[in-house]
Amino acid sequence: MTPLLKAQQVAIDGRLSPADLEVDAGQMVAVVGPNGAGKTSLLRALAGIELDSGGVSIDGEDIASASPARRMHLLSFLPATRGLVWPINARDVIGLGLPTRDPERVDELIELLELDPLANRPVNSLSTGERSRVLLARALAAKPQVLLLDEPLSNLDPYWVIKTLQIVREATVYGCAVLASLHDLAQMRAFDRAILVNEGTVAADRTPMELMHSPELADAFRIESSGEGWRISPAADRRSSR
Ligand SMILES: Nc1ncnc2c1ncn2[C@@H]1O[C@H](COP(=O)(O)OP(=O)(O)OP(=O)(O)O)[C@@H](O)[C@H]1O
Repeated sequence: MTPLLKAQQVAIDGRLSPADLEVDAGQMVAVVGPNGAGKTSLLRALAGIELDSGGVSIDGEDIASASPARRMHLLSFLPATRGLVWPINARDVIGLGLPTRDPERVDELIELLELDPLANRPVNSLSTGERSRVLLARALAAKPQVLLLDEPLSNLDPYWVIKTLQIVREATVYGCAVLASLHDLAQMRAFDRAILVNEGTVAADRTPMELMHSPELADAFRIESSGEGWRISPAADRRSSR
């Protein structure tokens, strides 16, 4: 099977060491790692937002040479920051994810994300979780082949965590590939594959269950499993801050 997303030696100077990555159509990949490890940097490099070297192709198409409209169909990037300062209504923000005006598609997304009561409110008046749903709707709008989601589940209540995972899984049914950074390691279970980023490198690439129980994960996070949960690894206390 030819991978849908192919990244070769993507790097950001001083933050992300050259990384190769291949993701198949229909695959959901979790990206985990400690604070400052390079998860956002990796996603931004894959989106071509910041890329000092290397290249990314989607379905054989180099994203660097795609027009802005074409890029919207190839990929979308959901930023981790939900700080929308524009006094623009939610409906119009969702429309920004489309290369051409398409009110019917915007209505579909408003229904999917249950945004009807919020659609005509300025986004800078919405709660953080509400803004997350508006931004997810914008990211989904053009039905991109690759979704790069930076902390899509942060700020969401349990209903919206489950619902967001369902919506993203449904996107894979039409062949979309998904990479999503997470902080809650338990959420990895909803994914097909999990990548550990540590100190600017891809340190492991496994099934979620394998990664969950790997020494690389425990070492990167300086934690160890304890019954049903996690505790700080005794070795971490002896290490100076890295
Ligand atoms: N614009 C920037 N300029 C310089 N260094 C940056 C910039 N953005 C991030 N960094 C640094 O790059 C490293 C990786 O940051 P990145 O945001 O990719 O980590 P992350 O894994 O997403 O972290 P978190 O879990 O805290 O969101 C960090 O050391 C960070 O301080």
